[in-house]
Amino acid sequence: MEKSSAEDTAAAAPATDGPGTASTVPAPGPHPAPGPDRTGPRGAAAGTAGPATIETRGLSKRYRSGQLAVDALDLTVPRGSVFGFLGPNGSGKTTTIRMLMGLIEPTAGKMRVLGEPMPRAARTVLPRVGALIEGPALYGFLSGRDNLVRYDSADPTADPRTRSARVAAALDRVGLTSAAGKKARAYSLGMKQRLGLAAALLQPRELLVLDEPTNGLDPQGMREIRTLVRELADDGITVFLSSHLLDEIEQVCTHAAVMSQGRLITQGAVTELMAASRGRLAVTTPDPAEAVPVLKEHGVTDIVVRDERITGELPADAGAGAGGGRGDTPYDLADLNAALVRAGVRVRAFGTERASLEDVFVALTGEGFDVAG
Ligand SMILES: Nc1ncnc2c1ncn2[C@@H]1O[C@H](COP(=O)(O)OP(=O)(O)OP(=O)(O)O)[C@@H](O)[C@H]1O
Repeated sequence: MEKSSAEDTAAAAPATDGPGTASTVPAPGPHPAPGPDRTGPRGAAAGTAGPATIETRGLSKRYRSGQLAVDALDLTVPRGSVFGFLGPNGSGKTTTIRMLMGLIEPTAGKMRVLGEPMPRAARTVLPRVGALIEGPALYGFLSGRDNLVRYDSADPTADPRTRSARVAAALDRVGLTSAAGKKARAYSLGMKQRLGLAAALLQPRELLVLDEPTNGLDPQGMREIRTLVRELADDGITVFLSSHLLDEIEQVCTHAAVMSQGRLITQGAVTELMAASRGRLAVTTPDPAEAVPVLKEHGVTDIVVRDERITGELPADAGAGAGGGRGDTPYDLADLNAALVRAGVRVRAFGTERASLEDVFVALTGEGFDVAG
């Protein structure tokens, strides 16, 4: 990625920034003195009530090159959500994350993180936020444990007397206890990501910001990160993760926003986004010629016949019924099926094709989706 322009100089890379390309928990300036709230129970209870964890209004970024990377973004990340920030490469996700973390200045607009204005409140907000942006910065010649000790030592608010307990707890949290003594260079990519997460979790956090956390991981590594994200969310941490993988968003996120070319296309609960794209009707029958008029009579449109398989759009204003078998298809499919049978159509299979978030994305943007990587 070619994002290290002069505009990134505000990046306040932590003193711990090692040979990697990323920074973990980049808090500009000194941390505040530890308050009682930092040693208390982790975060707030999960739930989407109360003020949003992240809120932006008209947030925009134009790079000096003239590129408008983020265009008037109004984003609302509910507290307690696992929020997927979705969009193809170059759609402005990383730029948005960098603005939220105070790494680069917006050109216009406002943003609040944990209820506080950013970047003004960065010094009090960022210690409550764990971030993993573009992979963890690790020293390969140090063990996993010693990498964490290094991170912890660089935090002026971290009490050295409780360091080893904190490091052990973080290793345990990400399932790396038994591999803690191994050199980080011997870790798989997934283990390195988990170690990066452990570094972000050395202190109690209310928000975790993860930029493409599963990028480049094999399926097993992806599963591990997803499981971990779910566990963290169960603990009440709001997780904001960017991804260009639609599957990932469907599997792990409660809420999502879709970006395209710097603009927000849609945002909301994943179930609502999916409901916006209803499944197509799919009928398998050896009598397609007889079936098509019946389907038309029942308001099915955009009918496509391929051999014995017929698909079509169900009517938008169809009344609620019990036959659909899917909560998001309020159409009484049982009646339609019965009508086909009454008309002498032999039905082999009948149902709706499951709409995916990818269908939603394509429907919203008219774009394909880069699913490579
Ligand atoms: N430092 C920079 N200087 C100039 N243009 C940039 C810079 N960083 C990103 N861009 C451009 O801004 C646009 C948005 O990029 P951004 O990295 O935010 O997107 P993204 O959705 O995170 O994509 P990716 O998944 O590739 O990281 C792209 O056109 C990119 O080329």
